[in-house]
Amino acid sequence: MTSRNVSRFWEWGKKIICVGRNYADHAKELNNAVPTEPVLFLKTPSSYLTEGSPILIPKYSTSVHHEIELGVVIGKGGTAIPQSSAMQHVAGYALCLDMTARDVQDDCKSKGLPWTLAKAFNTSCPVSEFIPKERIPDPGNVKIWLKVNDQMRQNGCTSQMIFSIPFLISYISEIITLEEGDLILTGTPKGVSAVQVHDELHAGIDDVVSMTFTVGRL
Ligand SMILES: O=C(O)/C=C/C(=O)CC(=O)C(=O)O
Ligand SMILES: [Mg+2]
Repeated sequence: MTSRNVSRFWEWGKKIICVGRNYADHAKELNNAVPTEPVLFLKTPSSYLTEGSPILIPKYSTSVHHEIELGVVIGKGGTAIPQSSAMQHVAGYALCLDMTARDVQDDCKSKGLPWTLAKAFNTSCPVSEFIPKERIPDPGNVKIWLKVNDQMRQNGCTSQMIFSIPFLISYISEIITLEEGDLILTGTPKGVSAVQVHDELHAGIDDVVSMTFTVGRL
């Protein structure tokens, strides 16, 4: 069997598990209560997008928002992983965008429907290159930022997360077995807003990674 390299995790077709409302300032900007337990939802492997291809606004939305997030790439699978050993299951990280059709999400919320159309459309998960674990020694204190057409829109720090990465790995793996190549999106800080066709989204973690995506429409 040919061995696969987890640094190209987006080609593996594994799970994308997303955490929502994990920053109090973002929960508040959308008038949501600060959660007492993680809010989880999924994206599909066809959501993945790497630099060089555009984010495509789906036909059914007129308000797709950017959400910059730190992604955690799982290197060793497990079920019911204790918090104390959770970081041993991490291979590395990626800077990610949780592109969200906010108008559709609001409609789903008002009808009590799942968020799949809002969160899991093709190209809704742009990712940076893989960041080996050693390059981020303290993932609980990393500044993540996003500019749209050179204007800073999101500028947060993972220290603001309500639920830490070890807690999330432990919590999620109690419910969903984690596998090598899975990605966990850890939630977005405040500053989300709608993107327009031809916008340029530039995001980074200083001295670690940056990425640029343009916006198009289906
Ligand atoms: O409840 C809402 O109105 C919106 C929630 C989200 O989109 C949650 C996230 O994806 C996030 O906080 O990153
Ligand atoms: Mg999000």
